[in-house]
Amino acid sequence: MSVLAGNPPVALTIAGSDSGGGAGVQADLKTFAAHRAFGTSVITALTAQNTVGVRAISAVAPEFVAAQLEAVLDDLPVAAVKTGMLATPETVALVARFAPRLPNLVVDPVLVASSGDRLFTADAERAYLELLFPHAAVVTPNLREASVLLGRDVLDADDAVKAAADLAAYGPRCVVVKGGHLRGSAEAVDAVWFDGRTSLMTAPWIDTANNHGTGCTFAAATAANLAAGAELPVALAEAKTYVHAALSRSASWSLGAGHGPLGWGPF
Ligand SMILES: Nc1ncnc2c1ncn2[C@@H]1O[C@H](COP(=O)(O)OP(=O)(O)OP(=O)(O)O)[C@@H](O)[C@H]1O
Ligand SMILES: Cc1ncc(CO)c(N)n1
Repeated sequence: MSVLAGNPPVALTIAGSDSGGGAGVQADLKTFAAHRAFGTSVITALTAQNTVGVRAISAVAPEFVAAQLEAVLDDLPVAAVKTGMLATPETVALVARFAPRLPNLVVDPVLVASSGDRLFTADAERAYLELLFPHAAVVTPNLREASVLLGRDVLDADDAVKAAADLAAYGPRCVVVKGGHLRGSAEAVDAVWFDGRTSLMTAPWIDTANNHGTGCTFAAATAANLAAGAELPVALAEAKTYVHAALSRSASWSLGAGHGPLGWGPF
């Protein structure tokens, strides 16, 4: 690991900007800071977005994404990386080409915002499976993303467990199918595949509309924990606890007319 004595661990997010500050690069950097990691960022797209929805998207040219990656990686001792919104299959391919330089790679395959707005080129999702998943320490699709990637319904915890095992066939070391959109349960249940076994990771369900950016926060917290040297199962369990704490903290806030943000801390 490239953490030098006295220096904070360095984490990198490769993701889209959310002008509303609740998801994307903004959520990732706040999460890194709350974990005392030094956050760096490569921006793949701008979104004009708030708590209600996504109004417009402008993807960054892959050559400029590459220039940002070179600038960060040539200079800073990045110890873990999170990918969020990559916007186009060309950027997925580009990030895959950089994979040998991206340690502890957490791939959150962002395809659709919770508001329903598309954040990735339609019908190009196979780029994730074929190009990026083989390089990932962990991939973290939500139910809908798992369903799009596998081309079948992933609706409940049983489906999520099977989906995690099937997505593992594409080569990541670990798969988490996040069940944050599974309603009607007292628990927030995620299916985890690791080392050939599937298990469920649970936390008490928090009844709140302020859930914009839960997925980004979970993946960024996992990357921050890996950057600090945690083993993968511990990094995931602590990220799950952190998301629960961040959801609890903002549960009574009313920021924005839609799905408000999380309370990242400091706690
Ligand atoms: N209301 C909640 N209470 C407790 N945990 C939750 C809640 N909502 C989501 N989670 C947890 O947050 C993590 C992120 O899951 P989720 O399925 O919401 O991701 P996502 O859909 O990618 O998020 P986003 O809305 O940012 O796109 C998971 O561990 C999930 O179980
Ligand atoms: C920029 C961005 N990345 C990810 C998500 C998913 O929550 C979002 N809504 N916006």
